[in-house]
Amino acid sequence: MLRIYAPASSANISVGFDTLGAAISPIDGSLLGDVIQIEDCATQFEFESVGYFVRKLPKEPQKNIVYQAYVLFSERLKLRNQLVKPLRLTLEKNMPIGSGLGSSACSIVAALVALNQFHQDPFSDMELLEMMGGLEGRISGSIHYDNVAPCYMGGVQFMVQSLGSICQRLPFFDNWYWVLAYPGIEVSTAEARAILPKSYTRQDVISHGRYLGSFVHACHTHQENLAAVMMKDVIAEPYRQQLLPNFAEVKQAAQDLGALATGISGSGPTMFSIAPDLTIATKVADYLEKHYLQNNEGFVHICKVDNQGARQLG
Ligand SMILES: Nc1ncnc2c1ncn2[C@@H]1O[C@H](COP(=O)(O)OP(=O)(O)O)[C@@H](O)[C@H]1O
Ligand SMILES: N[C@@H](CCOP(=O)(O)O)C(=O)O
Repeated sequence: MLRIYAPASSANISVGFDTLGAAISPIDGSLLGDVIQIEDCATQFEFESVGYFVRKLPKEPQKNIVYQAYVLFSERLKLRNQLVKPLRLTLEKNMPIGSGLGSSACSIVAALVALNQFHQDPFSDMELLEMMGGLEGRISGSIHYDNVAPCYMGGVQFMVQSLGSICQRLPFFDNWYWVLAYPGIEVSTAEARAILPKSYTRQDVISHGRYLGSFVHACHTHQENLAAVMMKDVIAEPYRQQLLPNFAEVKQAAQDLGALATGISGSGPTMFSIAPDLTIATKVADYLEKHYLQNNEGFVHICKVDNQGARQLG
């Protein structure tokens, strides 16, 4: 029996729509992510979902992305003249759905990593990642790797999607604290993508290029102030902020408390704020707890980048 954990992720990081994402873990050691348990089974396939957020998932097992991951994995294995072993999958659904924390990615990544390990790793990292992106695309309407890549590989990943690599790890600032605030309401990624403009002005395209290029340069040259200043979003935030409760006001307050940068995590409604030290992170977390959460399903976590990504639990 194997238990695989896949961590939450924060996609876009303001400046890299669909091209940047970070795996995230709370500093208190708690697990913010989904777990898949895989074990031998007397029948060919059994699937069960448990955990707090299971009630928000589709009732039909076939609509669960973990079930679909199993079907895709079996088809790909068959193409290699191998058969999937009889197995039982249990999804522990700990991540809220439509949260901007890569909930679907957590399930997809944990499922495919578990299936691959259970069959002695027939697929390479990039083959698995390509399957993960395809499954994510079924949910959000278009393939984007900025949740599955960091969730699987850990760290901050940049989607190069060239020369046989889907993503490459970006050097980052390990001293930064990420304050993540999930308000407890749901925003569908597909809908948050559908409201974005079909085209952008030349000025927006130039600004986006400057921000993203400078940010990546700053990461490589260890200039954290430059990186933070460049975390600006002209692609999604101006259009999506209407989906988040009092976003502009809360963002300003976080900046006033000393946050280096604040933005929408993925497609929202989770917000992230980057703090240079634990004192500021704690102040920002307290503020967001009081002013951003909408109900008792909401939460705030002080996190750091999770450099490990998906992993086997004890
Ligand atoms: N195991 C799963 N985990 C999360 N979402 C799932 C899963 N299986 C199916 N879904 C469906 O996928 C969609 C996920 O929505 P989305 O807005 O992309 O969430 P997130 O941004 O948190 O990944 C929902 O419609 C949900 O019902
Ligand atoms: N780049 C995507 C990321 C969606 O992340 P999620 O955590 O909200 O699924 C987008 O911004 O649409």
